[in-house]
Amino acid sequence: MPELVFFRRGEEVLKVGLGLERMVLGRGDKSDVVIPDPEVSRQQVALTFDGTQCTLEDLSGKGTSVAGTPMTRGVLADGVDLRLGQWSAVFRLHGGGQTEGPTEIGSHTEAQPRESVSRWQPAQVRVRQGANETVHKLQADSFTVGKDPSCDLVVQDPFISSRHLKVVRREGNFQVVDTNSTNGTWLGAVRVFEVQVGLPTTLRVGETDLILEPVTAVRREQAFHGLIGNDMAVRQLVDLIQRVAPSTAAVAILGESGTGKELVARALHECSQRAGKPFIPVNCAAISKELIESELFGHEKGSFTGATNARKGAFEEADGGTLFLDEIGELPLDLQAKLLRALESGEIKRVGASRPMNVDVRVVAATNRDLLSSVREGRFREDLYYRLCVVPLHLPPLRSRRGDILALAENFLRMYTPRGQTVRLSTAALERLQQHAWPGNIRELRNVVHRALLLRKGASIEASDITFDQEVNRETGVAVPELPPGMTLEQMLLKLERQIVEAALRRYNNNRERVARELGVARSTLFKRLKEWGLTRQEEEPES
Ligand SMILES: Nc1ncnc2c1ncn2[C@@H]1O[C@H](COP(=O)(O)OP(=O)(O)OP(=O)(O)O)[C@@H](O)[C@H]1O
Repeated sequence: MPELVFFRRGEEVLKVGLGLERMVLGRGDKSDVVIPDPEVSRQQVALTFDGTQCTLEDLSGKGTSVAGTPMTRGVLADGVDLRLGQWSAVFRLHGGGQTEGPTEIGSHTEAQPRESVSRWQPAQVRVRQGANETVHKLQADSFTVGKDPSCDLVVQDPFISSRHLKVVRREGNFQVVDTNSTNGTWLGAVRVFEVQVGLPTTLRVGETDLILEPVTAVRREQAFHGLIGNDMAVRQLVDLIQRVAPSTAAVAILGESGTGKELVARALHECSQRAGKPFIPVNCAAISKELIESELFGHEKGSFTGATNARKGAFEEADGGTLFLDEIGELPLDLQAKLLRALESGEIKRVGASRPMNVDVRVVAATNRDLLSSVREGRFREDLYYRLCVVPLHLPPLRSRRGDILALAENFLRMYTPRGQTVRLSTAALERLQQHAWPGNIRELRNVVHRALLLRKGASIEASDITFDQEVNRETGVAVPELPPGMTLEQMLLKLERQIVEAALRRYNNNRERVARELGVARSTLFKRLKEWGLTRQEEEPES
């Protein structure tokens, strides 16, 4: 069955099976797949699979970008890229979708329960988002799932509705009822509205897998809340998480990008009394300075241009639970003062509000920067540093825990291998993985394994199937980019030179003298280059 696989920032986030019915993708909530993006039309595109080929029909009137070119109507080639606003999707003619069950989308889909379980068999839901997993034991005979904090299982996912679905234990099976969700509840490639399932069953909602399974299910790998690793540093980390999670101590997670900081923050949340309450991640580096205060504390209607409605901030959303502030070192100084006040008083104030409100939130901060040197440079408040970093958790980079590479790679292999297939890593491929410097850490390993899986020709991944995000020169530790097709070495060197200079200009706030000094070039050479690139300021131009 064909499928459309959505990627965001290179990561696979959503897989949609294309059945024999016409499927409409668009921003509007009448679409079969809703894409939350203002650049996408309400009804952007329709895809129809006739059993052999899939035809695209643009509904936006502007064409839909296929392989970089706008298409109005045509047959989709296997592996072609579609661009939908900021989302990209790959069309696969032979997806790894489900082979059992009906392929059409219906208003009431009956899937045969695989196996009845005794009414009292304890069950659990494993919530999988990418490589992150959390487990929730079922305490009652029914539970609701959605984004809204009032749901029994709160799942943060942009494609999930406030109240998305309900699961009721019924005569040894489970009845899954989609509660009018926008993007649907999926059983393999089938959109289900009301269905009886046995255990284990995987439901797909938005970017999330909900795996209903007996509590006795043996985990395939000995992972602590999804954290795989047997290295001494990882074992100590797990021990520390278990000890500090139930306390109220402020925990800061320190480690390079891609080492698993968010996974550790989730594990802390799950091991604390706050499990079952919201876990809200906020990446301070990804939000513009203007919006970050409202993102964190919310705003009142009309408090600034564009604030057409009042909105809750992350603190309010995390009430009772945990707020994970990633890249805390990027928080502007004025916001650092407000954050400190919130931590000390337990009170926050929406932008434009006259009164503060109380919230009960555990803040877990993370950074890949050396925060203490930011404190010394005056870019991070010392009092906030000591407030947040009572217990620092250090995450080791992957290059210093090479013994875990095999277990991690096999975990990602299992995760991405299409159902029903077995793929293994050849010895030569594993050796190649062992020798790499892993500047992107575990996230890079995950991407490398995923890519190798798509590139392999047989049932085994060979060394030649492995391509790294960036090849790193061992002597200099610098990432070596590949020459893009059609570009000469000279053009590439010029491009890199310009990128290095521009980055230095940004870093040193356009101070030309400092840039020339740091880069070890004469000021006249720097000026000549800037002039060639049209980057000189007006006052630097010679008078004519
Ligand atoms: N020990 C681990 N076991 C299994 N998977 C892991 C482990 N550590 C990280 N991962 C996976 O690697 C990916 C990157 O992890 P995560 O997003 O938590 O890193 P991060 O340190 O928060 O990165 P950044 O600083 O860029 O936000 C995720 O898919 C995560 O699930």
